[in-house]
Amino acid sequence: MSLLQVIEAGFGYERQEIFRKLNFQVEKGEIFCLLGPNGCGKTTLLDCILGVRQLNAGKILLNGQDLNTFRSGQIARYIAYVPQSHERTFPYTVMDIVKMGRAAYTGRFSAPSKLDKAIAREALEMVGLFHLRHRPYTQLSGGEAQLVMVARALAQKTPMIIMDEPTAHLDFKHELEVLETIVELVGDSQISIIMATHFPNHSFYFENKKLPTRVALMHDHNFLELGRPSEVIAEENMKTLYGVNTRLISCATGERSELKQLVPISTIS
Ligand SMILES: Nc1ncnc2c1ncn2[C@@H]1O[C@H](COP(=O)(O)OP(=O)(O)OP(=O)(O)O)[C@@H](O)[C@H]1O
Repeated sequence: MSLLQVIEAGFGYERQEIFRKLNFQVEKGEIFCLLGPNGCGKTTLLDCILGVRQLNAGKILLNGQDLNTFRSGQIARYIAYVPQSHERTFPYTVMDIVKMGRAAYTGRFSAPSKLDKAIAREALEMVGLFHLRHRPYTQLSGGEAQLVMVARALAQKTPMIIMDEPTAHLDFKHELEVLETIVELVGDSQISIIMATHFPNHSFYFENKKLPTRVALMHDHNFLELGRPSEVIAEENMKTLYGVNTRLISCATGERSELKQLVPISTIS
């Protein structure tokens, strides 16, 4: 049984249809990348999977159970969420924010146990920010704050993590660190990741690490294609999806290891 099954799913806002008759599933230990231009509906689809928005048609099964039958808060035991951006209104410490990932188990107003604290500590260590644990979250840079969101999701200890453009604010090194953390998680713990991203090369990175990776190209209210990165991230598809001319190149990263990369050349007017 797949961890997540999306069946004939449709959603629209009052004046705009976003997607219709979407079908896909996500397996345990798989990375599922969602690619598509601004406004095509990636965040909306993620919101439907998180139970934040209700489908207009079709259904979503989480661990075989219809998402509509989950009690409030129960989804948080299966899916953790790393948002695109996070309002930083209150000066909670970094450690407090990460401990909030444990709320699915402790209840929102109960004190975290010793185990919860240890899990939060381990999550912060994994993203390399343990040294910032006492800092107010409001004082972090955009990139540091994003990594804290990743740590909070890790602390939630769910079989699936949904990430909405997790590297959006990150510098060159931190971007790679998030990708490495994902590789570690999927490889060691068999966590499943659904990730909306604007970077087709991220999926090549995961494929190069030999992780089960699939990419869905969101276009025209459905998927233009769904498959392995090397099958789907093709120059012709990038023209249709983004209106951009690209070249696919490949560079050696070691003996018998090649990393494919998509290079943008020009926009199509
Ligand atoms: N609450 C809302 N009410 C009405 N329309 C909305 C709402 N939220 C988003 N939209 C519209 O739905 C469309 C899809 O938005 P969504 O945020 O899902 O796209 P996206 O693919 O995640 O975009 P981006 O890559 O820019 O983050 C957009 O046209 C957006 O303006």
